[in-house]
Amino acid sequence: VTISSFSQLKTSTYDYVIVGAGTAGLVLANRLTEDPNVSVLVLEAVVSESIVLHSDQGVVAAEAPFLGPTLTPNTPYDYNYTVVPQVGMNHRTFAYPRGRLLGGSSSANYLFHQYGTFEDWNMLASVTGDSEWSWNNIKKYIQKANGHNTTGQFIPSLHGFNGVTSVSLPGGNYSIDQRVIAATQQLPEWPFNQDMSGGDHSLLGIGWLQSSAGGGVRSSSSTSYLAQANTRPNLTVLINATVLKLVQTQGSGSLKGFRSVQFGPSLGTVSNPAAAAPKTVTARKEVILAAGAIGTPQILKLSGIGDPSELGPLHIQTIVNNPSVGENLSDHTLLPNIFTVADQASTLDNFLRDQTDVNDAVQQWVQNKTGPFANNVVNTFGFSRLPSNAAIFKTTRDPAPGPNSPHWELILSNFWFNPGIAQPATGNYMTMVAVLIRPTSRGTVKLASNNPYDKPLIDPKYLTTDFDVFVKREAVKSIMEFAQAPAWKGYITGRFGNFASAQTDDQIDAYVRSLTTTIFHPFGTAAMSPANSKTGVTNPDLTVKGTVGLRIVDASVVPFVPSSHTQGPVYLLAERAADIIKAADHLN
Ligand SMILES: Cc1cc2nc3c(=O)[nH]c(=O)nc-3n(C[C@H](O)[C@H](O)[C@H](O)COP(=O)(O)OP(=O)(O)OC[C@H]3O[C@@H](n4cnc5c(N)ncnc54)[C@H](O)[C@@H]3O)c2cc1C
Repeated sequence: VTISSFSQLKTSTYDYVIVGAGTAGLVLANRLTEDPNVSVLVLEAVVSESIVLHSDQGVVAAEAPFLGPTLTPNTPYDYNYTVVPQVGMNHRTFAYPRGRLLGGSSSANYLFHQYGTFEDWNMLASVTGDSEWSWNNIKKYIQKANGHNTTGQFIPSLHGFNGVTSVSLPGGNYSIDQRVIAATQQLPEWPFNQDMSGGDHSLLGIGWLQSSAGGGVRSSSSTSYLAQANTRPNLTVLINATVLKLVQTQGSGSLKGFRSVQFGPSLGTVSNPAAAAPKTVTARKEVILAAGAIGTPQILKLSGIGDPSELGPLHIQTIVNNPSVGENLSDHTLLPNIFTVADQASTLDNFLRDQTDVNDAVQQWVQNKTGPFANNVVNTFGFSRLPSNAAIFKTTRDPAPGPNSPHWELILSNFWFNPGIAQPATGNYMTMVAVLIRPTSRGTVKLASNNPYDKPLIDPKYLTTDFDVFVKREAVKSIMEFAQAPAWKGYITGRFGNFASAQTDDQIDAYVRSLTTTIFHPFGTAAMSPANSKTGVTNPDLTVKGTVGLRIVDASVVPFVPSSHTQGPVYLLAERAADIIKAADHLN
């Protein structure tokens, strides 16, 4: 059951207490309560129950795939974080969205669905020393996690059909689609790729997008994993519960126990949440942090698990001295390269400018889940590698996990697609987004104060390595060449804004630094490392180093951002984590 008030809790002790009803948290909530004898409480900060289940009271923008990008930034469905001024980006600061709905970021994301590459998972196995993280072991979880309800341009043997969340191919055509596919026949460096899910299949080349949607409706961890488990008597999801910190409990030898959790009301629900008397619940077996790559290190630090040189000045007593907490933030960045296109081109720009058209499309979607808003914002995208003789490899070792994994991504949009920057009043556009997939820059999440309600200081340190700037520059050049393919003749009329004047390497770099922003994939802030390693935050079984009764299961534990969009990897990670936790429980 999902409840919104502490007073509705029947007890303060559960087998497991999960912090965060997000992407990973709800996978665990579902899997752990498959055993009717196991009780689970999920504490979640969000204040509204909408979209627990598909319902007419739901948030249309969270359910209609096309409207996903309108959910953030700076809305009630976003944590409304910003990054600190970025040294590699002309000291700019900008929005850093995180989903603030049940289902977490799976309810607020852009629905691109992939699994990373087999080389990502094999690298995870190698850096953690746990072969069970290798792709050969992980790929079976696709069958548990995902179900396809569309046939078409993909390879069925690579997918699941009876899993929990829906994945589907484009449900509508965009006017550029056939030109994009034609370009794959004209440019040897951009071959057509028959299945863009990753895993066993190479991501390189261009193909059709697969989205976490079914029947024109978003599939998130709340509409799938929670909806399936919400009526189980052994599962309680308490919303309006902002976790303030973990409380130390009895330990074991040198390991500190953290089986209690303190929480308070969420921001916006009472006038001064920090003044409310905190509540405490306790786990008989484990507390599992699933608050995401920003929330998890924040809670660890507030609980005294971190670097004493950061915690001391904030008057937080260090209980577990671990300087790795909140370090190693690894994220993808997005650069929207905008082209002007022929006046008669049927881009979506005029449609999106016309409020009557937009309202009609909303009505059509509300009535029967069809029409323009039932589809995702793009249909085609691709991935590419630097050539093996690229100059940067003289000074930087290739950070990709293997020769089948990309360095950058190309997303092809049939309109002005520039998250956070309003569309101009006139003109037809096409956007070729360049995403840096294998960054070597690493950032930090730090506390601004010891007040749990204060936003953390997020510093991804974007574009602070030569490699990252090099890849972005080569991506921009490659996109300019892509736009020269015969397929675009008579369609593309020019480059827009600063993109138009970027010619020399220095000009391209300046353009890149002036416009690049996040594509919302923070990872690695509570990274796994081998059990005997002095650095890192969790062991390969996701237990927190130096503690008992505490695990982390979310995007923060993977030490590098995967080579694809990231929700798929989080689902697979959480599925395996559920098996690890069940097996550990069995041994006790
Ligand atoms: C705008 C946006 C677009 C994206 N687009 C895509 C995409 O198209 N494809 C893709 O694959 N990935 C996309 N991603 C990334 C992907 O959604 C995430 O990598 C993934 O969902 C992260 O899962 P998680 O479980 O680690 O965290 P989350 O799903 O964010 O879950 C964290 C949960 O913890 C809760 N929480 C945090 N702090 C507290 C606290 N103190 N107390 C209680 N609860 C707390 C949050 O409310 C949330 O429910 C996007 C993300 C965003 C934000």
